[in-house]
Amino acid sequence: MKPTHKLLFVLCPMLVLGFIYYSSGKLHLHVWGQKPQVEPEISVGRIVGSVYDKQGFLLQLDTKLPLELAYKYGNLTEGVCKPGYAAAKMTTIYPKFMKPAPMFLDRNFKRLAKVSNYLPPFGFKTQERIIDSILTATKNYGLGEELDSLSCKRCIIVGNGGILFNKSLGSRIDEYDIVVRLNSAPVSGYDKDVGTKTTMRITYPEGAIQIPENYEKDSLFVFSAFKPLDFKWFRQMVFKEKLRGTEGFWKSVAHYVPREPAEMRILNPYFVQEAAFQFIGLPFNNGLMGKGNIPTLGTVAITMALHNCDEVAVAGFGYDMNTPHAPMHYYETVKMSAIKESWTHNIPKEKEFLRKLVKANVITDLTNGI
Ligand SMILES: CC(=O)N[C@H]1[C@H]([C@H](O)[C@H](O)CO)O[C@](OP(=O)(O)OC[C@H]2O[C@@H](n3ccc(N)nc3=O)[C@H](O)[C@@H]2O)(C(=O)O)C[C@@H]1O
Ligand SMILES: CC(=O)N[C@@H]1[C@@H](O)[C@H](O[C@@H]2O[C@H](CO)[C@H](O)[C@H](O)[C@H]2O)[C@@H](CO)O[C@H]1O
Repeated sequence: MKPTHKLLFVLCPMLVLGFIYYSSGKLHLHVWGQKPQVEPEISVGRIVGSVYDKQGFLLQLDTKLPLELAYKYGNLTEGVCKPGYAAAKMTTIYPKFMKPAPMFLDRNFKRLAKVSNYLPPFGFKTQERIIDSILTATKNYGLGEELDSLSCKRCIIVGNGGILFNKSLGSRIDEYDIVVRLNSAPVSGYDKDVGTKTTMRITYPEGAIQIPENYEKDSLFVFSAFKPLDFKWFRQMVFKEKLRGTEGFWKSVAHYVPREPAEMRILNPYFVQEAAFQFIGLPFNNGLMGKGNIPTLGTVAITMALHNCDEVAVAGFGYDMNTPHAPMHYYETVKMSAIKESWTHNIPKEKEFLRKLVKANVITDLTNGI
């Protein structure tokens, strides 16, 4: 072969590959139906960066399904659970989304690289031994056989917002496979509005129900840790030990949790980390809990559901600063304005994130408060 032929032989495939690479970038933008926008101050990447915001979410959100998802889900009957739907929609608006992240810590928790180097609430560093001993007692690390084996899971996160009151959504909430409740939100006496089913209740020492009789039967007690002391408290609850000293808590805490160890779980702290730093964009503060860098528990629960449920709905969400005198919760008279005192949360920024999920139909908001 002549040297010029050799050169052509090498150059041609390179040109073809170059062309494919270039046009696939173009094609990608067309498939999502986006017109590239020039937003230099919020651009993050080189080619596609200009259509994403600082957090990495698509700037132009709409409810339309991209072509390949329309093909996958378009023919399913209305109301049938769509496998992988929430994660697929999330990926279209937030391409960095990586689905695998277990709900709860299990015996292999030390292999969870993203959380092993952060202190609570963003990880479990320094708490490995106590977690090991707790997990030895709980022995169960999933939702239970029946729910774990479902091929498609529809989840609802019931927030504690006053907006739930008198909406008669109880029976709709009960239709979900997994009903997540938070802190000490009551069920009994409020069934008409909030339903009767509780798959799990996620909470921390100061948020947990304090009257043992108020715990519903057949639900998982899911512990979310915010500080090292919380792990000590949880170990005492799991082992049914007498609570020694309540110093260090910011409010009175439960002394007894009427659940068997097999019904207790530790929430993967990755959801606090991801919600705070990736999704909402709260201050990193060297990876430590600080002013305004804690997502509310409801947003942590939604983050967990995006990774572990096929469809995600919410109800009872919304801090509305325009109605400061409206009740903050569906079960008590504390006013909405009380949330302004919070130094841990950034409600406006968190709302911005939740709005993106609702706008793009990643989650369905039954009470339209987001
Ligand atoms: C004074 C205070 O710290 N209040 C916090 C209380 C308090 O700790 C517990 O009730 C226990 O006493 O807990 C919080 O949350 P709380 O227990 O009120 O509510 C659970 C979740 O529902 C969503 N929510 C609630 C009310 C409302 N009007 N709109 C909403 O969207 C939120 O996502 C919320 O997380 C918490 O842990 O996040 C958030 C609150 O900021
Ligand atoms: C280190 C510590 O205990 N800090 C407390 C915060 O956790 C607590 O915030 C509260 O922290 C909770 C977790 O422990 C929840 O995130 C809750 O939404 C949030 O309001 C505030 C309440 O005013 O008091 C501080 O002393």
